[in-house]
Amino acid sequence: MTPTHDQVRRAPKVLLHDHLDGGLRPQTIIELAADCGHQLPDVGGEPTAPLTAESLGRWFAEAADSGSLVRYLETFDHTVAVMQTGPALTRVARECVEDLAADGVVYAEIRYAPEQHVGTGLTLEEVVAAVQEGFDQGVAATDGRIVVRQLLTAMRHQARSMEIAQLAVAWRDRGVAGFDIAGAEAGYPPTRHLDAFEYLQRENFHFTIHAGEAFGLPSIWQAIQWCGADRLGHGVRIIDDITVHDDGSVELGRLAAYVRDKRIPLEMCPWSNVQTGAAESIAEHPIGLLKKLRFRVTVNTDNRLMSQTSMTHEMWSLVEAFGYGLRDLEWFTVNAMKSAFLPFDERLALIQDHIKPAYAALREET
Ligand SMILES: O=c1[nH]cnc2c1ncn2[C@H]1C[C@H](O)[C@@H](CO)O1
Ligand SMILES: [Zn+2]
Repeated sequence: MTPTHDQVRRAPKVLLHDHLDGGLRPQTIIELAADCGHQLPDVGGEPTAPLTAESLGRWFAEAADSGSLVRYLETFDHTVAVMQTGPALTRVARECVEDLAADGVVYAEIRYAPEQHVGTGLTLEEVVAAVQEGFDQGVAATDGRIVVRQLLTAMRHQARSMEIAQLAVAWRDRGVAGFDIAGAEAGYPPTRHLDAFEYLQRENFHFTIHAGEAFGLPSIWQAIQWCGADRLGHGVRIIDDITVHDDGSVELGRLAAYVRDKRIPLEMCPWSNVQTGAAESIAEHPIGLLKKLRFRVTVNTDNRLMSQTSMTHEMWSLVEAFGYGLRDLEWFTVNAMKSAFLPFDERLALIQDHIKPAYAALREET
């Protein structure tokens, strides 16, 4: 049975891949830009027309809708610019939690790059503390309906990954659950940050790597086999190692087989991939085949502002494109919860006590 849009919204959802600086409310950007004197982009229209949350939101979506990861990433200049003080970071983090809880998200790992928020003198420590303060406020405001953890990202074209990895480990018992690298993929392979990944492995810490989004199999191979990534950010290009024959039979190459055999989670972000050109459309997105082949697929938002999306919108788009039912959405959700950087007993409790009973109750409605 096809769920209704309202059921998808009420269904518990788990989000592993969402950027803090890609999810601001447009109105908040306008207010924070006024506070810090940041010049927002010319969004077009009448020269004298005031900038509105709606026109700014549209500008982000259109500018990001470029077919190129590099151009997509340029839009972050305007969000990062208004996130340079403790109060601004706390506000953005609090609103992020409120928005996710309202969307039915019960567990979220939110990532951002601390090194991008030290432009007006904050220390890396102060950045992480300000974000954690916002997350704590957001969780309290939603009566604990959501559990949230930070992932600290290092920018792959910069050279601060070891420092950020050490920062993440220092905060491991205070709200930081993992580490990541992000930014333009072509020209910046994961092995550029091998020392940071080796350090994290020695610390028994968790990390994911953006790989196989704008660049193909060599990036995925390095992320897993050289760097030891626990999960893949996107990983959508693993499809290049899968052959579908005319008779419908499917052949996995050695890397694709390894990813599936080892149950390596794929943090798929369908709408983001359509915007950056990694997929033609939702209906043609490799998630359909990868799910059929039982890869460990999860569904994510990446950047809610740039893609004008939410977990409900991503899930609903998959329902429309592939005819998924509540059991499929539950499968994605349990996959994500199993893949979270949270201790095993806490993951299990969320699955058994929360996610499964809620999906069973939703199925009863139909
Ligand atoms: O999808 C993405 N691929 C690579 N890098 C990304 C993506 N979305 C956001 N980023 C970058 C831009 C942000 O400023 C940074 C930290 O969140 O991560
Ligand atoms: Zn991302």
